[in-house]
Order: sequence, then C-alpha cells, then structure tokens
Amino acid sequence: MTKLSVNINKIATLRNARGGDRPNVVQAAKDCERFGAQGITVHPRPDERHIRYQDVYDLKEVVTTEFNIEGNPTPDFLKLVKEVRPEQATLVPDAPDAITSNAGWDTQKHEGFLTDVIGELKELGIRTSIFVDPNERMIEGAKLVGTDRVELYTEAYAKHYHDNREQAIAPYLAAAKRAQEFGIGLNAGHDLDLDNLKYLHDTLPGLLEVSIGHALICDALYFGLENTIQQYLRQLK
Ligand SMILES: CC(=O)[C@@H](O)[C@H](O)COP(=O)(O)O
Ligand SMILES: NCC(=O)COP(=O)(O)O
Repeated sequence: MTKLSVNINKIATLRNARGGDRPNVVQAAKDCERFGAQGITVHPRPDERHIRYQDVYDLKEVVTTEFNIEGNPTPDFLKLVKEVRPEQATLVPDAPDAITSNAGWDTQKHEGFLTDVIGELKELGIRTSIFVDPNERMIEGAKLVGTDRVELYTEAYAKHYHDNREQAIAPYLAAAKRAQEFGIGLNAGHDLDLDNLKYLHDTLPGLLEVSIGHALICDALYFGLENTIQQYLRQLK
C-alpha cells in the first residue's frame, strides 16, 4: 500500500499572505486526515516563509497519522526534529534561498555527515528518509549511511511524463529496484499530480509513501479539499 502524505506548506503560504490565521494550518491538517490522508508533511524552511517552526510544535499535538518533517539538517532543524519527534524525518539538501527543493543528496560525498545525523535520529526512534535523485550510485550511498528510506525526487519524472512516460520513469525504476535489493524503503515526491501519480504508483515496486503538496492544494481550489484528497487516494489503489 502506498500512503498519501499531504504536504501542507501551501496552506501556510496562504495564511502568511495576510499575517493572520486564515486558513488555520492545524485545522487544515486535521481536515486532511479526516478526508483520508494517511500522513501530514511539512517542510519548514529557515526563513519560515510558509510553515513556521511553531506550526511544527502545534501540529505535533494534533496529527494522528504519520507526521513527516522535511528539511535541511541544520542545527536549528535538528533541534526542532529532536524535540518534536515525528514518525519520519526526511533530510533534503536544499539551499536557504532555493525557491523549492531542487536536488537530492550526493550520498557518497556527504557519507560521514549523513551517517552521523541519521544515527542520531534513529536513536530517538525517528524513521529517516533522505531525498535523492534516481541514481543507483546515490542509492548505494544511501545504504552506506544507514537510512531507513529514500525519497526519490520526482521533478524530472513529472517534467517528462507527458513526452515519454516509459523513458521518464526508467531511472526511477532502476533506483527503486536497487533500493529494494538493499532493503531500503521507498518514498517519492515533488511535482506529483493527478496526471502522473497513477503511473508512478503502478510502475515502481514497493512504493511506500508519496508526499504531495503544490498540485494537490492547487486542485483543491477547484475540487475542494475532501474531493481532491479522495481523487489522489484513488490513484494509489
Ligand atoms: C522535498 C520536496 O520536494 C518538498 O518538500 C518540496 O520541496 C516542497 O517544498 P516547498 O513547499 O517549499 O516547495
Ligand atoms: N516531498 C515532496 C513534498 O512534500 C511535496 O512536494 P510538492 O508536491 O509540493 O512538489
């Protein structure tokens, strides 16, 4: 079964546009769960342009499904994660000024750092995932650093899906098979939507979770949040 974790960053973006509390991020997370989401993802960034650190503490009090915190493991991020203790922490090597995540880890270059951070989080009972490009060498590095899971960075898949989906998914399939051989759990995310999700789900073996935010929240403007989540869940059957 592939779980749908709804990334609620964009709910916070909308709230922050006016500085008030509408829409309420905590209520949105509760509603996503009520409408069927099997997890809630947030990606607090250092400038707190969408999810704020305080949101993460507030969400921890209410999220009853799987709470996944994504981000670059800076000292501030690690302090937050260690205090909140989500079910899963996804480490993403994004620069503070990046508009959005734009690359996976070089797991070989950063082997020592990732090994240390992953070890610390696992000791606290937090499942770890690392954001990686669909590259078999990076999966081999992921094995060495001891992560529980990898999250395949699906931007390239999404970008090329409509040109040639077999070609677009080929590197992901190879990476997924390698992860499976190593006993590493498989997540995926970035730019997934109602067009490209089903093929990804049906093609990648052992896909445990997808985290989806931008497209899902955009779809919710037209279809409503409950209906949208139901539509995404149907792609994962
Ligand atoms: C790791 C990843 O792909 C997502 O967390 C994505 O980066 C969402 O972050 P933004 O909402 O800040 O674009
Ligand atoms: N990990 C990916 C994520 O949480 C959401 O990415 P996107 O759907 O906002 O591109």
